[in-house]
Amino acid sequence: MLELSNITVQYGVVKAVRGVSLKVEKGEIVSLLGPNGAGKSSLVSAAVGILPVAGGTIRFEGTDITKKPAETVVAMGLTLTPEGRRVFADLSVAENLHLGAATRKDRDGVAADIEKYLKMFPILGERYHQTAKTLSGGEQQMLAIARSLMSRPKLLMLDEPSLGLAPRIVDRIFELMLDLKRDGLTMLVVEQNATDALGISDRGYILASGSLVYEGDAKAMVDSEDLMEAYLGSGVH
Ligand SMILES: Nc1ncnc2c1ncn2[C@@H]1O[C@H](COP(=O)(O)OP(=O)(O)OP(=O)(O)O)[C@@H](O)[C@H]1O
Repeated sequence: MLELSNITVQYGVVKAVRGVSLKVEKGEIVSLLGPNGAGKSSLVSAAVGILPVAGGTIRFEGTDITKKPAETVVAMGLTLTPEGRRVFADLSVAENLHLGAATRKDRDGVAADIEKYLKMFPILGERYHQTAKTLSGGEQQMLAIARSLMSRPKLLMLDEPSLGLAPRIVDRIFELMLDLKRDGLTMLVVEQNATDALGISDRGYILASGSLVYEGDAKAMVDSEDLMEAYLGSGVH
């Protein structure tokens, strides 16, 4: 479904991602793991057209999207929930959700989706007319995910959805991801929380210093103590 081939991302002379290739097949959850500064956020931002690539190609459902602007990529069904729960703080929950659907023209479909996601995230229904800044961290993360879903992605990328959240909320977010997978959504999840992310994933990739150092079956990765210690020390708990 998504194929990144030999992707390089550069900030001036600094190479953040060095010739990385990865694939996500339809229906999978894939983890993208690695320590701070490994290049994970840069890679997913480049994949959705928020950052330009310095080299390589990105194909989504067979179409070359390497040079397509982010709005086109979203409209095609590839969406990123960025790191840091970026919701529009001064807008209400309702307004944030509607903005997520900005690329859609099907009003009835948008209304039906809002109803669907308020069922999935009941707290957002209770807070529907409150501004996003009055929500707790976990609630804001749920709003960020629900807003991304409003664009009707076929493939959703989530950049560190568990960052800074209490373990109970993290469990809830991973459960929701499994529900979304059952609904047919394909996902790529960037995580520092390696054990939990691999627990819901089919496959995983590990980035270190901008390069891919490992790819494999998620279960085999969790079971490999050497691997987890070598690259993901902070994620083992
Ligand atoms: N806007 C920027 N300008 C210059 N360098 C940047 C910029 N954004 C990221 N970098 C550098 O690129 C490298 C990769 O950063 P990136 O945020 O992609 O890593 P990451 O794996 O997502 O890290 P984290 O888990 O800490 O979010 C780092 O060395 C970082 O300092």
